[in-house]
Amino acid sequence: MAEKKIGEVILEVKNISLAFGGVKALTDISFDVREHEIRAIIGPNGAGKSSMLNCINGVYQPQQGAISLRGRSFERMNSRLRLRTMAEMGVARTFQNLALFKGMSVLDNIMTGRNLHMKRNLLWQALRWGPAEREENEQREKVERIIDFLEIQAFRKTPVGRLSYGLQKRVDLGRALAMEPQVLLLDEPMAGMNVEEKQDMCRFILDVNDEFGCTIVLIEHDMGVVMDISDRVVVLDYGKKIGDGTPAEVRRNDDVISAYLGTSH
Ligand SMILES: Nc1ncnc2c1ncn2[C@@H]1O[C@H](COP(=O)(O)OP(=O)(O)OP(=O)(O)O)[C@@H](O)[C@H]1O
Repeated sequence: MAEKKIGEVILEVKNISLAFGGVKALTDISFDVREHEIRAIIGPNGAGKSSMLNCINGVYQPQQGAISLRGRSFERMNSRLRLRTMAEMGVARTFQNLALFKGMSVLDNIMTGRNLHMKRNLLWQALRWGPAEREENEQREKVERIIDFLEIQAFRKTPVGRLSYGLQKRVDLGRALAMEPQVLLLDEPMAGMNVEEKQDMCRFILDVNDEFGCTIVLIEHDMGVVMDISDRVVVLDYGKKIGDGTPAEVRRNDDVISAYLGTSH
């Protein structure tokens, strides 16, 4: 296999602190993400992983620190503008508690990820006429390619609510891919899956990274599954960074070992 090319820093997290009332969710967290790498953020329950992802994504505004994407910082923007700018700059995410439309088909759910790329307004789309029809056909072709890539052709017309949890997670990944992201944020992509489903998801994450060229930031509390696929790993515990490095470096970090031995994971 050709050696992977890791590029320049694309995302920078600098001295982030976030508190909810008296609860310190994150304290002075800094790390960076390089183009084309798979960067995992791991840690036991309550370590601050989701809070960190929500800061990166623009959902939460940290009280201190700054996050920049390709050198652009977001702290002066209100949350709506921040979320929109992030999406326009190619950041997409999946959700731990799936945010899919259960009654809609796999195809239509993945189509929702194309909205940002649709030029015609809703009226044109509703009429499905002329340029709007052409555009919808083009968008559908892109979605069909994602469906093929994720090997879910057999379920394209199936309402998502009828699929197994593992397949629903795959559809959620498809919806995020439909946004043509440069940076893909994955929120516990393997949570609730059996061993076989986890292996499939690992393979898809590696392929997305390789074939779509996406930079991937993923959070997970199961240390084992991410170690094999990540280029570098940040470890959080009680809102603090206790480790940062390659999987091999993190594995022999004493603080990381004791944080994990001290929990049920
Ligand atoms: N919206 C919120 N309001 C109040 N406290 C919160 C909120 N979100 C998170 N917290 C607290 O912040 C801390 C970090 O939580 P967070 O969900 O980020 O951790 P996590 O590592 O993602 O945990 P898990 O693996 O269980 O999902 C916890 O003490 C949590 O109770």
